Amino acid sequence: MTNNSFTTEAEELGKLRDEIDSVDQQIQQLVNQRAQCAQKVADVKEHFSKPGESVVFYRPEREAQVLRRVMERNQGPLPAEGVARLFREIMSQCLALEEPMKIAYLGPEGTFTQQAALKHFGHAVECQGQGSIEDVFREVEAGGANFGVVPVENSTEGVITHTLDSFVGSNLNICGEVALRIHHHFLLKEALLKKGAVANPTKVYSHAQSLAQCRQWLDANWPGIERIAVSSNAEAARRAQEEEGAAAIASEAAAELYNLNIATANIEDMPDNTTRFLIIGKQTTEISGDDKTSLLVASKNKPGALYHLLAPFHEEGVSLTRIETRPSKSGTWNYIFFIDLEGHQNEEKVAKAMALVQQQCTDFKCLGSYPKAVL
Ligand SMILES: C=C(O[C@@H]1C=C(C(=O)O)C=C[C@H]1O)C(=O)O
Repeated sequence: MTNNSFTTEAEELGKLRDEIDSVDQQIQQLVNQRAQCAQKVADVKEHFSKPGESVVFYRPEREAQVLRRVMERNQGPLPAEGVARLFREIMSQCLALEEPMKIAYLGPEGTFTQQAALKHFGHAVECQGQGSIEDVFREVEAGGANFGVVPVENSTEGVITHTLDSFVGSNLNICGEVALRIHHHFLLKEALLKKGAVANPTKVYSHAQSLAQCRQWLDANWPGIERIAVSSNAEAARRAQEEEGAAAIASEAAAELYNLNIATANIEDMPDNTTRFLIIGKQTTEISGDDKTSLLVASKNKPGALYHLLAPFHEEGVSLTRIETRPSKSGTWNYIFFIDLEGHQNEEKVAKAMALVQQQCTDFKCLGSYPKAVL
């Protein structure tokens, strides 16, 4: 590159690096100033709390607003989402000063649910891997964790029924959602890679959902391989490391954790393969300005039941984003519908539609209103 105003390379770089050092110093000072404000927020919350009342430090609606504003005002050259991710981490550190948070997730370590937990809360939280979706619910209900993270639907494979069913018997609220692009990789031990065709793996471990999301790729590339479903992709990676002749389909995080090689990357059949996760907790969330509400309603199996159930949403102009049907396990709940809608339960038209729906059904539960995923 030529530029007449440049002196020597060393001198130009020296000046720029001095400037970067000075900017870094200011950023650091400002970030700590922000953290002091967050500490004062905690003091104010404590001061005004009623005796015996537990203070709510984490405010998902406020965090969503902060992140949305960061993205709106961003002028570049950094991309808006990249800057929002930095602010996600800054807020995570600030909140940890107010209250160190424990997050239960569907483990073990290295699962996509753990990635979703960190994407949503940032890295200044203590993540606790649980053995099952039910255990995540139990841990949050018992107070061992402040919040839980569970998968709820995948764009290729559909709904995760375990999660929906867990809400039926639980008093927990949905406090947020996270969407994660899911990339699956075909993982092998180094030894298997080196031996090549002779030592081809005879079996592949993965979670049933992931096997399904890579079905066509497996049919085309490893038609004879035995496909074995296990409890998680991390467990699949662990087995591929321990057992002879075994491969795994799992994430990059699992590959790193269990020291496996990515033999083929991004083998998911759908290029936009995305999983949506829910944040569950005991607290309710206020209006953020761009929210969703999830309902669980049950109705008798009679003609036109679903039509009548949904009519109030149409009449009040409330958009539905998803509806899932599950068979009821008890006699009273013949059909259970999980309904996601746009808006917050404290907004007038949503409240009105919900009240009308409640009159139509045999059972009704609002699982929570929460900010739409920002990142
Ligand atoms: C500072 C607050 O508490 C927490 C920390 C936030 C932050 O760092 O911006 C935002 C919301 C809360 O989760 C607050 O309530 O404003």
